[in-house]
Amino acid sequence: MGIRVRDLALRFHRHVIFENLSFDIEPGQFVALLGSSGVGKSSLLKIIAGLQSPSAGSVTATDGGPVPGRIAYMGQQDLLYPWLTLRQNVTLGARLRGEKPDLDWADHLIERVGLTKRRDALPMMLSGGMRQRAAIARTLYERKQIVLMDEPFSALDAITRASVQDLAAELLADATALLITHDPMEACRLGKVLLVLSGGPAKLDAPMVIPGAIPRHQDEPHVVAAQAALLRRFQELQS
Ligand SMILES: Nc1ncnc2c1ncn2[C@@H]1O[C@H](COP(=O)(O)OP(=O)(O)OP(=O)(O)O)[C@@H](O)[C@H]1O
Repeated sequence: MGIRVRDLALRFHRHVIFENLSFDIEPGQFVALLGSSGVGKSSLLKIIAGLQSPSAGSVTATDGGPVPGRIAYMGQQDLLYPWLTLRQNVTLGARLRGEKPDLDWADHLIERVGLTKRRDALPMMLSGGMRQRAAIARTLYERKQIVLMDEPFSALDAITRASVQDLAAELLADATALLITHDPMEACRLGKVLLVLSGGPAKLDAPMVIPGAIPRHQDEPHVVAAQAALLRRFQELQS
């Protein structure tokens, strides 16, 4: 199941963040969304998630169904419940739905994000990067067809970041994923398609398609070339 965005607009009084924004995300595609701070990326993601209303336009699934309810969303704030342990936070969705949590799956994910020793810790006992990894595990726990993530790896050190990126690429291989990032390398390692949002009102560049299976190695020629193209584009936008 993919996502179809049509003629989306977001305005705050006379401040137009974007308008006439239309694009498709194909089923099973991993898309990275980039753009300068304040351009409207998080707002766009929240609108797609159904957490914010657009001023105009529509978001539908390519199978004609609604998007909300079929997505996992990870915002910039980890939103871990302070009174629940890490493991209880990872399985929160199941608890909220009144289902029995799949503890084997939760423990597997907690192990893959390197937090087994912290499984029973409360969020206040975790570092910022650990909390972010817990939020990633909670997002992946859901096994949804559409996954929306807003800078999910921003608080991680380089080595942890690469390993959690690989985990996300592996577990989201069949999902439709939209990931906001400020990191060109991350976008080029994970994105099948890169979307750059720029300007005010913001517009999308023509999508940049990167060949090759993900996660790509940072030394792959496609990655190096795409990263250079992105940096050139960002320099253009600054000048
Ligand atoms: N409730 C609001 N009222 C007025 N303006 C708002 C409101 N919410 C967001 N904005 C404005 O909308 C614009 C887009 O914000 P958004 O958070 O989507 O940007 P972003 O590209 O995700 O930024 P960043 O990369 O820094 O997270 C910003 O200029 C912001 O000030």
